[in-house]
Amino acid sequence: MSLIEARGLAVRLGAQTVLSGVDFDISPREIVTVVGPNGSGKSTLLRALIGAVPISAGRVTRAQGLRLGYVPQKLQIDPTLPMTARRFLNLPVRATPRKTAAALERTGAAGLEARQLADLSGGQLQRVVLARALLADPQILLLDEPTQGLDQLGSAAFYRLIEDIRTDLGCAILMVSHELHVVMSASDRVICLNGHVCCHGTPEVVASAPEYRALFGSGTQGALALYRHEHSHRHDHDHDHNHSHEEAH
Ligand SMILES: Nc1ncnc2c1ncn2[C@@H]1O[C@H](COP(=O)(O)OP(=O)(O)OP(=O)(O)O)[C@@H](O)[C@H]1O
Repeated sequence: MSLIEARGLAVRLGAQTVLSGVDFDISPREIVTVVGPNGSGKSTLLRALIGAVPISAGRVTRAQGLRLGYVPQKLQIDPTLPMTARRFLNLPVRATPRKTAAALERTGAAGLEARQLADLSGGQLQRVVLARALLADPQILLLDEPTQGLDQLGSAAFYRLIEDIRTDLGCAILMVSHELHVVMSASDRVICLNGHVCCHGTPEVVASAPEYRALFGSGTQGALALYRHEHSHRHDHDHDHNHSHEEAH
C-alpha cells in the first residue's frame, strides 16, 4: 500500500506546464530521491504531492489520515519579525514543551528554544525546521534540498541524521537532492525529473551496470555519470518519449 500515489499528474503554473504525465509511488519506510536540473519541477512535485499546489490533470492519492512532515527548500524568515524557535515549533499546532524539547533533541538542536530563528546558523535552522516536521509524528518526511547552504560536513551530518530518523521512526523519506553521492548511497529509488519522469530505478542497479562501471567507476563520479546519462536524451516534454529503465547504457 503506497503512502502517496500519483497518476498522470500535471501541474500548470501561470502559462507554463511545469509537470505532466508524472506517475509516482512511495511505500512505507522507502527513501526516494528526486533529481533533475534546475527548474525541472522537483519542488513543484513535492508540493503537488502534499496538496500545496493545484493539479491540472491526473490524480494524487494520499493514504487516509496520512501524517506528513514537510521541510521546504527555503524558509522565508522576515528578519523584522522576531520569532523564537519555540514559537516556530508551536505553529500551527501547539506542542507541549516536553514534545518540542524531545524533537529538538532528536535533531541535534537541543536547547535552542529561546533563540531567534534569524540568529541561527544554517545547520541549526535546518535542524529546527526538521524538528517541527517531526512533531507531526510523520509517516512520511518530505525534504526539499534540505542541505542547501550547508558545507560538506554539515550536509553529511544532516543526511546521517535523516537516515537515523528513518530507522527510529520508520517513516518514509522523499527528498530532492543535488548531492549525487548522497543519492547513490542513501536512496532506495531515484526519480529523474525534467517536467516528466525521465527515468527511475534503484541506484544500485544503475551503479553496478558493467558499462557504467567501465566508463566511470563508482562513487561520486559514477553518480554524475548516472545523472548525465539520464539527461542525454532530448527533453521536449513529449510524453511519448518518456521512458523508465534501470540500467546505464
Ligand atoms: N508560483 C509560480 N508561478 C509560475 N511559475 C512557477 C511558480 N513556481 C515555480 N514556477 C516555475 O516552475 C518551474 C519549476 O519550478 P520548481 O521550483 O518546481 O523547479 P525545481 O526543479 O525545484 O528547481 P530548482 O532545482 O532550481 O529548485 C520553473 O520554471 C519555475 O520558474
